Formats: sequence, C-alpha cells, structure tokens
Amino acid sequence: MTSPRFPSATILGYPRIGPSRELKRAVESYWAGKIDADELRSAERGLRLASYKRLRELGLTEAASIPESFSLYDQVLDVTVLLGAIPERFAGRTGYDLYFSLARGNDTAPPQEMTKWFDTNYHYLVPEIGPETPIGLADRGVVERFAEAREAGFDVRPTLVGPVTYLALAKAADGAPAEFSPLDRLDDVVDAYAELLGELAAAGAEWVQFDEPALTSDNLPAARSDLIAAAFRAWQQLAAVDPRPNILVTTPYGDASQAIPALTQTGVEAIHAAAGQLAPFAGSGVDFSEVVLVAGVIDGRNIWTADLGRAERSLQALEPLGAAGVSVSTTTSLQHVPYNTEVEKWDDPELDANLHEWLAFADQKVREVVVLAAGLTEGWGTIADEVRRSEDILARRSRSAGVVREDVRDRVAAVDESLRTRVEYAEREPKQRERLGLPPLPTTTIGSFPQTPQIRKTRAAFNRGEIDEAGYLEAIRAEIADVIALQEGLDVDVLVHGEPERNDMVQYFAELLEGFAVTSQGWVQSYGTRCTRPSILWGDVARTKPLTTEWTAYAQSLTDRPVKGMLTGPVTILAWSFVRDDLPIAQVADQVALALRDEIADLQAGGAAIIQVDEPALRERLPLAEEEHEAYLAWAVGSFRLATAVAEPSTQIHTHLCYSEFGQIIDAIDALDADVTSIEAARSRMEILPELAEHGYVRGIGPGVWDIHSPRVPSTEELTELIEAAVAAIPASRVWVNPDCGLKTRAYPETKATLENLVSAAKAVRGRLS
Ligand SMILES: CN1c2c(nc(N)[nH]c2=O)NC[C@@H]1CNc1ccc(C(=O)N[C@@H](CCC(=O)N[C@@H](CCC(=O)N[C@@H](CCC(=O)O)C(=O)O)C(=O)O)C(=O)O)cc1
Ligand SMILES: N[C@@H](CCS)C(=O)O
Ligand SMILES: [Zn+2]
Repeated sequence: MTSPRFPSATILGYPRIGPSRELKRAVESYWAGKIDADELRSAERGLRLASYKRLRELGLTEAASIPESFSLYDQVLDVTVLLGAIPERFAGRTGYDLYFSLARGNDTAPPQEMTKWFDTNYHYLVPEIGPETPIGLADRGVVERFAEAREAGFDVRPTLVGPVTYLALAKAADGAPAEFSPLDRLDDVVDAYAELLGELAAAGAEWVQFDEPALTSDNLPAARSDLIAAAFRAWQQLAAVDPRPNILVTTPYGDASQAIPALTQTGVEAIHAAAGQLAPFAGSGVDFSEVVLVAGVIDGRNIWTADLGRAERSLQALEPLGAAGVSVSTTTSLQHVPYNTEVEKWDDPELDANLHEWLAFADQKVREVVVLAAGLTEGWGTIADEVRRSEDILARRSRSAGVVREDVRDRVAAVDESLRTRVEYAEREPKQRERLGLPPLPTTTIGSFPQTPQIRKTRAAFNRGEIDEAGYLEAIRAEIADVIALQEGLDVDVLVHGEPERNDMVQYFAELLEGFAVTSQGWVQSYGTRCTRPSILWGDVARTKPLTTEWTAYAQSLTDRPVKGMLTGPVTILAWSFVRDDLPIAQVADQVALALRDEIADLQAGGAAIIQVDEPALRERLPLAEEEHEAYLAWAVGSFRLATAVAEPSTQIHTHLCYSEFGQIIDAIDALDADVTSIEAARSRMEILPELAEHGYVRGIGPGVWDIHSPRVPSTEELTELIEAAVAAIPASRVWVNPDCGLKTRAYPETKATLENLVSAAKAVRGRLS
C-alpha cells in the first residue's frame, strides 16, 4: 500500500487566544452581557480565519498542513461537548450556556474541575465519566469548522484530543462504583469518534489529527502499558472505519518510545513523535513502511531560535525509517508560546537586537518548520544559508554579555549541602512558637487579594506614562493599607500585604532580576480567558536590588500582627518562564535560588518573622517519565532549600502548593523542610491529609478550606466541617486555616464574606479543642 501524502510541513496546533487577546476580550464581553451570542460566534470565526490566513502567509500552503486547533475555552472541554458527556447537574443546557457552565459553573452547579495539562502551565477541564454518562456524537462543531474553513478557501486538518487521552484525563463521576475507571467507556468513545470520522470524510476532510499525549506519561492514574494497550485497540478500530479521512496520531510532551511500535501496527496513516524519539528505531525491526513519520524537530514549548543544522541532522537520521515519508513538525502544539516576536520592543537597544534574533515565537517557529521541510524535499543545499544563519545566531548568543557572569557562576559552584540545610525542625519549632505567640489553628491567606480592574487599570496607566511613579506607588500603598485594615477587621491572625504591586507572581520577579527579559504582548493562555506573559530567562541570574522588602515593611508598619514576606520559589519561577537551554536546569535553579536567598536574608533583617516561598509548580514540572523523577526532585527541592536555608531558626518559612495532585510528591514536599505548608485541599475534601499523616509529616500544614476557583461563598458550617476533618487527620497543634490559593481572581464581596466565615469557623473549632 502506498501511504497517502501528508504535507511536508505542519505544526501540531497554533495559539488561539488571538495576537492581542481578542478571544479573551470577546468571551469576557459575552459573559458581561456586552455582546450577544451572534457577536461571539462572529468573533470566533474571525479569529479562526485570521489564523489560517496567517499560517498560509507563513508558508503552510499544502492541503491539510494548517491545523484546525481552535478552542473557545479548552480542547478537553470541546471533546466533552462533542461526546455529550455532560454531568447530570448541567442537564437541559445547550450551546454557549452549556459550554461556559461546564467551564465556570452557574448558580446551581459547580464547574468541572480544572487541572494541569501534562507538564505545562495550561489547565484543562477534567471530564467526569461514570458508567451511565451519555457518550455519543452529540456536537458537530468539528465538522462545521472544517466546512467553514473550506468555504473560506482553506483546506485545514481538524485536530482533536484522542479517545485514550480524553478518558485517561477524566475522573470517575460522583457515585461511580469504586472499581470503575473512565477507560471502561473506551468503546463508546471510539464509536462516537468513528461516526465523526465518517462525517468528516463526507465533508471532504483529507486528514484528521488526534492527540494522544497520555501515551507519553507515567503520571496518570492508569499505567502507561494499559494506556498503550487501550490505544492499540482503539486505533485499530478507528483505522478500520470506512470511509474516513487519513489519520495522524500525535504523541507530544513526554517520551513516546514505548507507544510507537504499537501505533505503527494500528493501520493509521501517520504518527507524530519528537524526532529524537523516532531515530533510535532505525534497525530495531519495527516496521514503519506504511506509516508517515511526522517528526517533531522544532520545540513547541520553548522560544529559542532553533539550531537548524541540528534539526537537519535529526531529520537525516530518520531517512532509513521513513519509507512511507517523513514530514517536519513541532514537538507539541504552539499553544504554549506567544504569537510573534516582531511585535516586541525591549528598552535596552542591545537586548532588543539580541532577543529579536535569539527568539522564535509561534510564527517564527512555523517559518523554521517550513525551511526544514524545504531542505527535506528540495535538498539540504537549498537551505544552507538559513542553517548557517541559525548557527551564527547561536554562536553570537553564547558570547553575549550577561549570558555568562563569572560572579554568578563562582557563587553557584561554591554551594555545598550546608547552604541547603537548616537546623532541625525540633529546634526551630519552639523558637518560632515563642516568637509568634499565635493561637491554635492560626488563620491566614495565601498572599494575593483581589486584583481589581482598578488596580490593573492603574498599572496600565502607569505603564503608558499617564500617571507618574509617585502616583502609582501611592495607589499601591493605599491598596495595601486597605488590605491590612480589612484583615485586621476580620481578625485574621497572620496577615499578607495582598500583592497589588505584582502583575504576576513570576513576571514581577523577572522584571527586577538580572538575566530575565519580559514581553509586552507575549501572552500565553493559562486557562480559559486567563493568560500570562512567561518571562524569558536568557542570562545568568542576579539580584542587584531588593525585590519586595519595601512593600513588606510598609505593610508591617501598619499592624502589630505578623505580616508574611511573600516570594515565588525558584522552581515556579523557572516553570512559568521560558528558560535558557544552554545551561543545566539545576544550575539555573540555583542561580535563582541564590537571588531569593539574598531577598530572604533582607526580609529577615527587616524583621519579617514569617516568609512564604510559593512553589505551586513543583508538581507540574514533575517529568512525565518516572525514571526522571528522582533527578528532577533533587534539583527542585535542592534549589528551594538553598533559597530558604538562610532563615534563622526563629524565622518561620511557609510554602504553598496548588493546582495539582500531590500524592506522587509527598516525599518531596516533606523534603522542602518548610515549617508550614499550605496546600490545595478543599475540592478533594482533605483527601491529602491522611496520606501526609501516614508519611510521618510532622511540620505545620494549612490544608485549603476554601476553593478559591469559584465565587461561591462557603458557609461557616461547611468550613467548620473541613477544619474538623483536618484536625481529625493531623494534630491540631500543626493545623493552619487558610484558603486553597491566592485571591487575585476573586472579587471583594465573596472574599470578605468567606474570610469572615473562615475566621468564625476556625474560632469555633478552636473553642472545642481540649
Ligand atoms: C496562580 N496561577 C498562575 C500561573 N502562572 C502564572 N504565571 N501566574 C499565576 O498566577 N499558573 C497557575 C495559576 C493559574 N493561572 C492564572 C493565570 C493568569 C491569571 C490572570 O488573572 N491573568 C490576567 C493577566 C495578569 C497580568 O499579567 N496582568 C497585568 C496586565 C493587565 C492587563 O491585562 N492590562 C490590560 C489593560 C487593563 C485596563 O486598562 O483595564 C492590557 O494590557 O490590555 C497587570 O496586572 O499589570 C489575565 O487577564 O489573563 C490568573 C490565574
Ligand atoms: N502568593 C500567591 C500564590 C498563588 S499560587 C497568591 O496568593 O496569589
Ligand atoms: Zn496557589
């Protein structure tokens, strides 16, 4: 059989939020009632067609080379709607009302849970699948979008989350029997996908892409071998559908090596994996003769100009395998990188010139793919100039001032275990207790208070030069004073300054540290309409001035209660930035840790008795391959300890973790050696606590009792129950009472109401302690 022609160049997906966050604005306007459903539909369509046009201009000109990878909110939610796998509580809803209710909840129903998409900072909505959940082809949006593109003159490739990945990411619906696994419903999902394939074929689709990243992960509830076996079965069944479009199955994010042999035997026409994972199959006996290899050679996660010579060599290494054809692609969807470096302007002229040539955002990556595909199809000699140019850029980058700083390198080289080690907790604990004099079950919050539109507007006005620095600083001080007064009025025990000066908990630090650059337009979707601008860590990192001390000191000057110093930890700073690829990550982490260590020393010298160092991304960056966990946790935990071990025994170090399942990293959480750890727990109703207790965790713990992802105000009774559950699992002397996470996405009415209930609940349980 001759395999059908797959385009020589493609990408797995393109950002969809819009180059100027048009999707965010349209959706939020719809929510606010400022535009109606027709206007939102038209905005969606406009964005999709603009993306296709742009991708064609960038060189994706072959049929099916442009992925139709749009999502209004989330690609996993899209499949839930496609399958009609709607939890009972949303019954009777349709269209946008259904879609956004699933995403955000409504008056009567809480939303679906949100969690991290593999090892990224993107969050998806967790499907809830039980034995009775309806599953069928319930929505034809994919087919309609294909037809819409075709009518506008674009031959696109519909792109969906694959059946195994969809179910592997689902959780069992409430009430499902204990032995039930969502994967038990695979046949039903396959039937629905089979029907969809038929409809796409009828609509004229030549290729369709299914993403199966679950096959690259050891971090999911199902064993990887089971997922691969399930995929083998599912894809054999789907390949047997007739008529259907040609199928590309992709395996992004982790290592696909274990899954590739099975996928080649299913009858699908093309498989995608990172080029470096495909090459070792040469001479292995695995038969690739009937499957096109779509090779991920351009990194979809990072933003550095590619070494095209290296990419050329890795494509050449696939030649013995690619009897049915090799195509050039990205390792992942480009949804994790911003659109275009060309719209950026950096203040420092040298950095501006450097960054423009060092960086490749989505559009630049598409060009890289197109150039490599030309080399592959027309001969490598035809792209020799581009290859040389990329090598010259990398050479210039390695020699640029600031990329290597001897002072920073020497300091990291001199780090030894003693710098990562505090005195024993047993010695610290009484000193901290005496210094702080807190009641049992102390109440606190995680750091941020609502980032009101007013604060954001003030910062935007300051950035545009419409108000001066003095005016901006005054506005932030006023906000801090309000937040302190509010917490005192509510009788919270340990206060925060509320983080109003921070645009983002990573970007704020990146703006103040040497070695980082920040973007003005480099938005990347984090979830739904929420975006971040990941910072760019391009050089050796150094702190040349304090980062937070003035704000903490100001807040502390307004109250006699302890105010927590508030920092973001090294792992999270790296996880939520684009990090240089020319230095081992452990060394980069130690550079950041040393900068934070100096800040902690200054906060301590300024009198801070409690310093919180947030590490919400600790679990997120856990490698998908189990054999890599140990090395990762060693540098991740080591860098946190390097930052924090400067604390005196009487200084209490807090950390905070959220947005993740923590079961797999309890040892690492313990090894951080923080005096108090606040952790997301409300949604899982404190499930983590028995695990912590069993593990022998002995330090302070603040299981979040308020799920801050929803505007819902939990009652005092509900909060009391959760606190009681906490003290049943962990000795009360170690329990703190706090929300799940920071309050920046919340508004003041629910914040005040809930904190009032939270303090009352803590007092009620406190009163009952013997
Ligand atoms: C805790 N989370 C974070 C993650 N990653 C981060 N890097 N940071 C995080 O806090 N990951 C896990 C979670 C969940 N994720 C998020 C992500 C993003 C938000 C959020 O609220 N994002 C805001 C943008 C935040 C920001 O950078 N604000 C800037 C710019 C403000 C802005 O948009 N200005 C407007 C003009 C304003 C006006 O005039 O009205 C503009 O530039 O157009 C700032 O405050 O200065 C978002 O809107 O998406 C939450 C949780
Ligand atoms: N201190 C941060 C942590 C968020 S994970 C906040 O409160 O927003
Ligand atoms: Zn958090």
